[in-house]
Amino acid sequence: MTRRAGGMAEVGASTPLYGAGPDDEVRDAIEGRDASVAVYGLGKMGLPLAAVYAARVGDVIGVDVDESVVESLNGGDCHVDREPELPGLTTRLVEDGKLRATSDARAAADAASVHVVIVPTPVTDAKEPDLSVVDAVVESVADGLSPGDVVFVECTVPPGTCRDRVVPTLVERSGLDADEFGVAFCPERTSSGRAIEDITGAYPKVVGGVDAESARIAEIVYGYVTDNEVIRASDARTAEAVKLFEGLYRDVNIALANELGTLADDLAIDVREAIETANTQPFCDIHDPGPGVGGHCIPWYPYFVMSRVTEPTPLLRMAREVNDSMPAFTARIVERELGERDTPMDRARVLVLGVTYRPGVEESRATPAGPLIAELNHRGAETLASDPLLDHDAIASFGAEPVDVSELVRTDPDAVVVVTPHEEFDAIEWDGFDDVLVVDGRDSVGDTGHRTYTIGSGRR
Ligand SMILES: NC(=O)c1ccc[n+]([C@@H]2O[C@H](COP(=O)([O-])OP(=O)(O)OC[C@H]3O[C@@H](n4cnc5c(N)ncnc54)[C@H](O)[C@@H]3O)[C@@H](O)[C@H]2O)c1
Ligand SMILES: CC(=O)N[C@@H]1[C@@H](OP(=O)(O)OP(=O)(O)OC[C@H]2O[C@@H](n3ccc(=O)[nH]c3=O)[C@H](O)[C@@H]2O)O[C@H](CO)[C@@H](O)[C@@H]1O
Repeated sequence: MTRRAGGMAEVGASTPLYGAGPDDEVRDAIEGRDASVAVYGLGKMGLPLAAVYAARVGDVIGVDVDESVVESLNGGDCHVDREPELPGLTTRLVEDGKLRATSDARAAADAASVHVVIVPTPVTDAKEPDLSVVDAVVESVADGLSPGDVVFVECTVPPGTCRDRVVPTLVERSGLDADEFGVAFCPERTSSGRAIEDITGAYPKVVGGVDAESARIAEIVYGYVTDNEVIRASDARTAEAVKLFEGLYRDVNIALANELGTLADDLAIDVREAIETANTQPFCDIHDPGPGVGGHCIPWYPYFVMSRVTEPTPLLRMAREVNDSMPAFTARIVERELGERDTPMDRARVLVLGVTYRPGVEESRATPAGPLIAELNHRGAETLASDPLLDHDAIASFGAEPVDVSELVRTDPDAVVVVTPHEEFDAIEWDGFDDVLVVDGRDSVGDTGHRTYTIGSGRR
């Protein structure tokens, strides 16, 4: 079988895998670097994934719509920060000709026989999964799809997406029959800050095929690309649910921690201590209370399930309500604690530390800092914010006056609220503040010498 003419690589360059023969022949094709891989989406997850594939398979074409990402990668640079190993690995792979980037998805699809999709899957304002980017990529893949190709979807999608959305699009647009190519869901079980470690095998890789042959090929490919075991789920829909269930467990668990955390004053205990102690036996693993749950994973995944089922999901909904209530709870604590010091909110300057959703990650989608700042402003405070990973415009877009980390003490706030404890905040000289209230959302600041209220622990 030959590639469609006009592909990036010469015709016939990439070996088809789906239906290509016994396991050892498929493995030989992968190990022999005869199968080109296209990775669509070169972001926080896609670039590390493309690098791991390139290091193992030897021929990866990264695709991104952001020309600056494409230029950066082709220049051997790494645009994703704070990922150990990634900058050096990226430079070496580009220099060795194993990894290159393009914004031409069609050309990449023509050249590759393995297509890995890892683009954003956000939720709309109406809390519906937005699969428009996945659709666009799948259409490009279809335009370059050849018999024997395989498509691995790694970005999180609602259950049923691969079988009921991806396959029909590929069939209709490519003109191929569904039994001429493979589709599998192979979820990205990776966290920013440890992506290479996670991708190469911190946990088992899960794969689920729309048919047995798709699952077989996925199992062989990921058995070669990762160092850990590969778990073959019954089908793609099950694998899609596995990824979501991981996130739903985390959202519900954090909601329990948050609800317990709001009881610290009522119970007159340090709830964080009680949780830590309760967790000393193996049947308890309560997570940490905080000012809210952010990012483009955990707060969004519940809607991928709720939007696809008819049965009521009261626990998922309630967990979202509890977690989304924490910014307002935190603002109430600020108002109450300042009120005890005769500082009304309409005369208060409140400094928020950390706007991204978690430390060290330049991602502010669904960050709890947003609604917290809105609540503080609504209660009349003059709100300032600082985040070493965001520029002033990004911080100002949340409704707070941006402050550089080096200028914190000079803002002379009445209260400081820690939402996201970036490591840069460890250097804060708290004795430079004049009698400030500290509200510590993440139990991160230790003894500042100032009156401190820790979410989940109460007053210190
Ligand atoms: N970030 C995480 O912690 C994490 C963890 C596990 C799974 N995931 C999943 O991976 C997906 C991607 O996450 P991420 O953190 O890499 O996102 P990201 O926003 O960091 O990167 C997305 C990249 O895709 C590119 N892109 C957008 N549209 C495109 C298109 N049509 N074709 C090609 N590229 C396109 C963007 O330019 C960007 O570079 C998420 O939606 C999520 O489902 C993320
Ligand atoms: C592969 C994948 O998808 N990986 C995801 C990724 O998730 P993520 O990058 O979105 O980060 P999370 O750590 O889940 O945090 C989300 C928000 O919840 C807040 N939070 C967290 C814990 C807690 O006890 N209390 C909290 O309040 C935190 O501040 C932040 O705002 O890594 C997690 C492992 O780290 C995985 O489990 C998760 O599947």
